[in-house]
Amino acid sequence: MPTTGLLTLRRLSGIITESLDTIEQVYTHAKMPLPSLDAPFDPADPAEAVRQDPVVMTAILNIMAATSQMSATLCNPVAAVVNTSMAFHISSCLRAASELDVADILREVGPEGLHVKDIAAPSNADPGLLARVLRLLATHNIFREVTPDVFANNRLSSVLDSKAKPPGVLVERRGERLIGTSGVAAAVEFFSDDIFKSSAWLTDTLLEQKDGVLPFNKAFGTEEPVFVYMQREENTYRRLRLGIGMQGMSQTEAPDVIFTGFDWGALSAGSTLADIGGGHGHLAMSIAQKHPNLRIVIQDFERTLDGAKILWKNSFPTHIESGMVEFQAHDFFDPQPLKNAAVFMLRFILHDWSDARCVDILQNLRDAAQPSTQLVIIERIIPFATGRPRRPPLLPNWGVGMAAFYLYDFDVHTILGGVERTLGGFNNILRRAHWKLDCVYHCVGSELSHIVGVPA
Ligand SMILES: C[S@@+](CC[C@H](N)C(=O)[O-])C[C@H]1O[C@@H](n2cnc3c(N)ncnc32)[C@H](O)[C@@H]1O
Repeated sequence: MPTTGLLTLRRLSGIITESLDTIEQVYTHAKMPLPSLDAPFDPADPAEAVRQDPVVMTAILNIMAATSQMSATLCNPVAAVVNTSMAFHISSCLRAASELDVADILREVGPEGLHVKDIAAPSNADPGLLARVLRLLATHNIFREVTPDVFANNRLSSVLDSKAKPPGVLVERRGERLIGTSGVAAAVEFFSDDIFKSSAWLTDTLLEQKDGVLPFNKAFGTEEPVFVYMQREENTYRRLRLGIGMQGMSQTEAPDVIFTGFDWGALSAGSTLADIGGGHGHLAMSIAQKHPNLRIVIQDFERTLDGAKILWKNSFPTHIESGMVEFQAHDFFDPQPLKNAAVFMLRFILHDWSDARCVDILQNLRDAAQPSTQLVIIERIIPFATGRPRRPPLLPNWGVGMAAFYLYDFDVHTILGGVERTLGGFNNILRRAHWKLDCVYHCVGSELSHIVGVPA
């Protein structure tokens, strides 16, 4: 007679087998092989699109949740918790590998790999230490140690490859190394540098609460809010990295996911889409490339807009030449100057701020809105970790399968005092700023939802 613990493990094992069967059926039907962990990731490979099939995505979530629950049940609990307390070394090593451009260097050599002495040479890094960095990462399936001290890219490590410039250029002109890249390395370096350093102070600020003092302020020895600090001349590289990193975060999702929610095509020709706190305006650019008759206004701080101008000049110059995009320096806590917007779009803005500050932002937009203006908020809607599991005995929120929701919650807390919200949380701030929640699109293939508001 199996014990309850074993019964649970058997049920988890059943979920894994059933989910694998589902994945196999979908790939077989599509006549595509499942991409290998040993080969570099190629977003253009049609087999990658199969992973976006909702049936496959659910099966993957089931497997991620079930395998981590199995490990947690079976492993030495003391070792598991102690190891987790050292997980920050993975972030440190990831940043080191990214900043030393290891994935770019390994691109050319293919599956044979390269000895760590040659990987370390362009940056003059200590090969012995770099081997230990890469070995820790390889142990977590990022890079592959082919033979002792010889490393190759694999599916996970290859996403750090800028694919933009040869490695020599990356080392010699560090200030420019992220320009023109997919932004994934920029995102990884922002998280494992700015956010990681801030996060180390979480407990200190919990134990000794002071108004306006966030983990970020302790870590960087400044009283300024992060976005003010980022505008300083000496923080040009950090600011550029954040802007490019925001673009990189889009790579965690299917390329066309922005078109699976709000219907941008329903806006009439010549309508103005205002990207509020738009950063480099990469998302507005994707929308305008598909709907070039839309007029785009990107609002952000002047210095952040410098990065936007580089991106648009390089990637979509015709919209600049035709005067269909405007880069407007504007602080969203000031009255909104744009009175004719069809849409105010806010992506990754409200989660940066407290409820009171969000109400100020939304009220400024409401004061400038026409009766027909729509508000499109693009963010994660955070699920509670309780409730009835969709697949018992899995955790109700799919555990590690949904980890990003709870990780980003701490990103925004540690540097900004922000918070990821439930749908009720969004409804509350909208109501207080005299907007009415009109509808919500949960985009297929995306963790982000489009929350649409109209003037109340
Ligand atoms: C998390 S980023 C999101 C950028 C962009 N919406 C995206 O999704 O990639 C937040 C943006 O808000 C901008 N921002 C912060 N405070 C602002 C303010 N008071 N007025 C205008 N923009 C601001 C930052 O410069 C940054 O570009």
